Amino acid sequence: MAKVTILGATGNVGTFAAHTISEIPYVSDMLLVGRPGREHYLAGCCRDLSDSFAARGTDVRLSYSTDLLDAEGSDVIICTAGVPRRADQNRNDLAFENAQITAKTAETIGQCAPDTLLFVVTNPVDVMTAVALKYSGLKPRQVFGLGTHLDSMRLKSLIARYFRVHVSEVHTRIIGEHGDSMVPLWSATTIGGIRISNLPTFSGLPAQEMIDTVKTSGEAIIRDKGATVYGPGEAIATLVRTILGNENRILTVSRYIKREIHGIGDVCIGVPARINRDGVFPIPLSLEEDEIAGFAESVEKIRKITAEVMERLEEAR
Ligand SMILES: NC(=O)c1ccc[n+]([C@@H]2O[C@H](COP(=O)([O-])OP(=O)(O)OC[C@H]3O[C@@H](n4cnc5c(N)ncnc54)[C@H](O)[C@@H]3O)[C@@H](O)[C@H]2O)c1
Ligand SMILES: O=C(O)C[C@H](O)C(=O)O
Repeated sequence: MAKVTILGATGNVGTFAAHTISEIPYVSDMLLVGRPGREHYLAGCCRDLSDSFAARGTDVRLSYSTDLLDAEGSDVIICTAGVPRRADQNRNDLAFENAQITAKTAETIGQCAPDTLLFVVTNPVDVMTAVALKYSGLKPRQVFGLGTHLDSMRLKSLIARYFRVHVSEVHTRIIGEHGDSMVPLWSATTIGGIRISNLPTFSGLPAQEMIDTVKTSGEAIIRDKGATVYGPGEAIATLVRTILGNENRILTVSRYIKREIHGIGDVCIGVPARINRDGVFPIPLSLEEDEIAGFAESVEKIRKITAEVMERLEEAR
């Protein structure tokens, strides 16, 4: 059985993630961590969630704290702490502000929970994963971000609708930045195990329109309802279930890569990875020419932003 800790637990994503994670059968303890001053809100969240556990028949020990040191002994720590963007902002606009929060948090986690897996959700997620890796001092297999998993799910849903098939029949991936330079892997997209390009209706597929929709999904949802919650919350639970169930599923998450993909790397970015109780392990891949070029561009973009953020963090210390 496992202890899961959620940071930023008073926020939109943190609160809903607590609900989705509580459904995972391997979770015995859940700790909600918020900022000092938010004790009443945290207590209210715990009571409300406990009611839902009773109604559902879930047996999870739930507690809250404003002291991150209580995360000691966690198997997985999920970091949703930080500012979200407004609809008129790019995720990268949040980089330095959230890096300061993530660096401080990661340092404490490295000291109090050296064996944990640290799961970063805070945006820009690829850059925050690099910050968390550096400042926690944890091993690369222990630190990962939500990356392009949610983007891959968004594309999967659009493809299922276009081909009028059940969403579970579609396998697809987006790699690279969780942002404008993301790269869809049409070469790795199948329906019912059949490569998508071998299907008769493939020629009419509005591929560019679909990827543009995925790129602007977060922004559109934020404009309409203020925050993306259900998509990220379920995506977070999928990853936690994969870890705690030692499932060895291949999901597309942000992870430090050296040069596993066509020699491109030295950055934290969305890549397919095998995920189990020991952490996250990137899968070496063979891509098509245009996919390699797109990925290389995305890596360069994230490497530059990451380097700038790291430099500013060091200056600010
Ligand atoms: N990677 C993804 O796919 C994805 C999806 C959704 C949201 N996000 C990101 O997750 C983060 C949280 O989003 P949200 O909608 O829940 O935001 P929110 O404003 O509802 O919640 C933010 C949480 O962070 C905490 N927080 C803010 N500043 C802090 C600080 N200085 N120190 C400690 N804690 C602090 C708040 O108290 C709150 O609990 C944002 O950065 C958002 O962009 C990422
Ligand atoms: O778009 C955002 O800012 C939130 C998140 O990254 C998302 O894609 O839902």
